[in-house]
Amino acid sequence: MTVLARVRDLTRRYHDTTALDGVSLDVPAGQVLGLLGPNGAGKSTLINVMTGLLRPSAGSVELCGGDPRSESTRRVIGVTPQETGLPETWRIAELVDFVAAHFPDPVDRAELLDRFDLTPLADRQAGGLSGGQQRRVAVALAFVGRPRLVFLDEPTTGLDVDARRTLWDGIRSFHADGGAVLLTSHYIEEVEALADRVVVMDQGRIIADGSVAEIRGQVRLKRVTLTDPILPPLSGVASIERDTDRTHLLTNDATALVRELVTSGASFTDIEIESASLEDAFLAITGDRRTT
Ligand SMILES: Nc1ncnc2c1ncn2[C@@H]1O[C@H](COP(=O)(O)OP(=O)(O)OP(=O)(O)O)[C@@H](O)[C@H]1O
Repeated sequence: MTVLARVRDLTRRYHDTTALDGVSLDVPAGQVLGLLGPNGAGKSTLINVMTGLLRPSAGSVELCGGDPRSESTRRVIGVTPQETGLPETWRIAELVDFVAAHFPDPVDRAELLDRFDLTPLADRQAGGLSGGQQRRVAVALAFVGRPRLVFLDEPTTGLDVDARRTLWDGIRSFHADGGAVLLTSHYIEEVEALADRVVVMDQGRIIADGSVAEIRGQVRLKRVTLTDPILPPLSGVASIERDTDRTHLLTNDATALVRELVTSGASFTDIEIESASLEDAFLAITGDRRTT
């Protein structure tokens, strides 16, 4: 297995805040790794240190066998930080050509624009595009240099559903060609849709690392959904959520919960039992730590 990014015992402090606290992580070639965690967990700091934008307080980062700050390393990675500013008067085609000029074997401009559904915007000035359109351009630019590894910090924040799906398709086609991606997201369904592996961070540390299925399995939550329930007090319910006409009970033991519902004479219709989503699992993992 070729390791593209090797992070060892990484610590980063801002004055008295420890944003990263001894993080170690390998990103192999060809993997899409989704980084999840609540606000302030350290995700952006990790990306910024890994891509050489910030210096670590302690620990080390190796990208494609080199220093993230060296020019030769920067040619084989692509980065879209959380905040990007495009030069307002530049046309999108000019921007792509400008970025392409920094790489030895860039993607053909028409191919890149097509892959990210940006062809209709090619002659538009960046400053005249909507926030979502600018975001799509900023993400597409990370792929211009045929990188081996791309870092995307919340790539689809602010995008509507169609634009998000178009971006996902672009990321998937890069992955299908063997590219590796490390992405952060607040959209759990984005990580479920794209990632081979999920790393969950909280308070500057990695608290879970596995496949989507493994992260779900780590908490073994089941979601029991009922219509119109009148519920007595129940043991073994981790949380209760209500939407317009359904009530969702999260539990580690669905069999015991259903038995309890039936024997207690609770009133309900239309019961459904399913595995918890990654979001449920993620909340359970971070929540558990907070209460210990
Ligand atoms: N420039 C800075 N100066 C001081 N503290 C900072 C700075 N940047 C980040 N922090 C702190 O470091 C911690 C980690 O922040 P970071 O932005 O890496 O988290 P995050 O997981 O990316 O959050 P979000 O999901 O909100 O983007 C937070 O406590 C944050 O307040």
